[in-house]
Amino acid sequence: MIEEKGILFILSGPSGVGKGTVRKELFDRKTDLKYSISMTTRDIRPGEQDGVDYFYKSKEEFESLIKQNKLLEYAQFVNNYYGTPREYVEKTLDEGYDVFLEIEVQGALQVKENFPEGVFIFLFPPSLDELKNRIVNRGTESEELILNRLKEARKEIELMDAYDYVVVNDDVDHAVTKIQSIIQSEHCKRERIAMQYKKILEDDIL
Ligand SMILES: Nc1nc2c(ncn2[C@@H]2O[C@H](COP(=O)(O)OP(=O)(O)O)[C@@H](O)[C@H]2O)c(=O)[nH]1
Ligand SMILES: Nc1ncnc2c1ncn2[C@@H]1O[C@H](COP(=O)(O)OP(=O)(O)O)[C@@H](O)[C@H]1O
Repeated sequence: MIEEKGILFILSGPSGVGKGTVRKELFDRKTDLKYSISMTTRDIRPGEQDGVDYFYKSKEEFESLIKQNKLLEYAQFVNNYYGTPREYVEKTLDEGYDVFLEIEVQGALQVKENFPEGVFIFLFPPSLDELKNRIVNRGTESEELILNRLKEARKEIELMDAYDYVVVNDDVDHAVTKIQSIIQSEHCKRERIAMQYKKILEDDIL
């Protein structure tokens, strides 16, 4: 029998491009995907819940998780750690569910080293000007940080070749629909592999 493992999907892209917004809309639509809740050392924001938005950890707790190799990947972002719990991802994939990560670019590249078979989706801004507008309008960053983010974004965009798909986030609905199509098409690819395997078995019997 062919092993029915789930597929790991990774949504990444520069800060402010809309990863969080697109991910929320994707999960608001009906989906069988399992979202991997990240660990972070950043402060909890009003309206957020521990174990729903993130698992909130102290710096010491997070560093201990790193030492124990409990994270599939981690990165420092604006003076805080963010990381993906290894056990949840591996267990959920083994149970046959698809797992969805929404993480920044450095982390995505680490996942690629461990899970080259993952499906890597790069969320792309309609333009750098629009990226700047989104970061400014979000209102969470100072002028200096915004400039840093934009410099980072240029570097991150150069890493786009490591990804399987690019989705332009011009409109949230369109972007989410494209991501749903990617998910479907990856399942069709897998279906083909399963069929080929079955055919080989039949040939053997004959
Ligand atoms: N590497 C990595 N990045 C993460 C993880 N979880 C969230 N992020 C990214 O961390 C960045 C900051 O997230 P957050 O503090 O929620 O702020 P916001 O998304 O910018 O409002 C975003 O780019 C997230 O995609 C994770 O587990 N690993
Ligand atoms: N397609 C879009 N069109 C216009 N604004 C968007 C779109 N997607 C996201 N935004 C806005 O851009 C800002 C950054 O989005 P966010 O999801 O926080 O980005 P990220 O998680 O990539 O840092 C937010 O204010 C969000 O409402």
